[in-house]
Amino acid sequence: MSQPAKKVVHVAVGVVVQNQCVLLAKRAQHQHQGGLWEFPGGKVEPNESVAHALTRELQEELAIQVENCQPLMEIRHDYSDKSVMLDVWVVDAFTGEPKGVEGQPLTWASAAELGDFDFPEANVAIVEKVRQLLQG
Ligand SMILES: Nc1nc2c([nH]c(=O)n2[C@@H]2O[C@H](COP(=O)(O)OP(=O)(O)OP(=O)(O)O)[C@@H](O)[C@H]2O)c(=O)[nH]1
Ligand SMILES: [Mg+2]
Repeated sequence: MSQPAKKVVHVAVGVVVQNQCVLLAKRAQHQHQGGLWEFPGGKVEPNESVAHALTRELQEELAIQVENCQPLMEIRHDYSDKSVMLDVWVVDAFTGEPKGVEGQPLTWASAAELGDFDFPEANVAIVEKVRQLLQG
């Protein structure tokens, strides 16, 4: 018997770059993939553009205002409990000082430091691309 089609969660993900470092946030234990580090972002709402979702989520989670962003890559990943489509954008200009509005720890990581963090499985290809971006 065929399984019912799984709903794919569309996520706007921000690779926020400054001084050759990228901003990482730690997911709370109770969240999906809790305790792991992520690139800040969140779900795209119906009829919302990805750029708008990214801007809204980074305002909500980090209290920063995106001034410039461009698409980097798209990653489709099936977790055992959930399928996601990560729409990853580079944010290379913003105003405000990032803070963990929801109490989440934040850190800036250089290309050399990226290997020190545990990320969700879907992030492996993103981390590799970000490493190249920071080194370039
Ligand atoms: N923001 C973000 N989400 C990611 C990353 N990698 C990854 O697999 N995800 C997954 O993408 C989904 C969307 O994350 P989210 O931040 O909007 O949502 P959430 O379910 O944690 O909380 P929410 O419903 O309160 O927004 C989660 O299932 C999360 O595990 C990442 O680097 N950044
Ligand atoms: Mg989020």
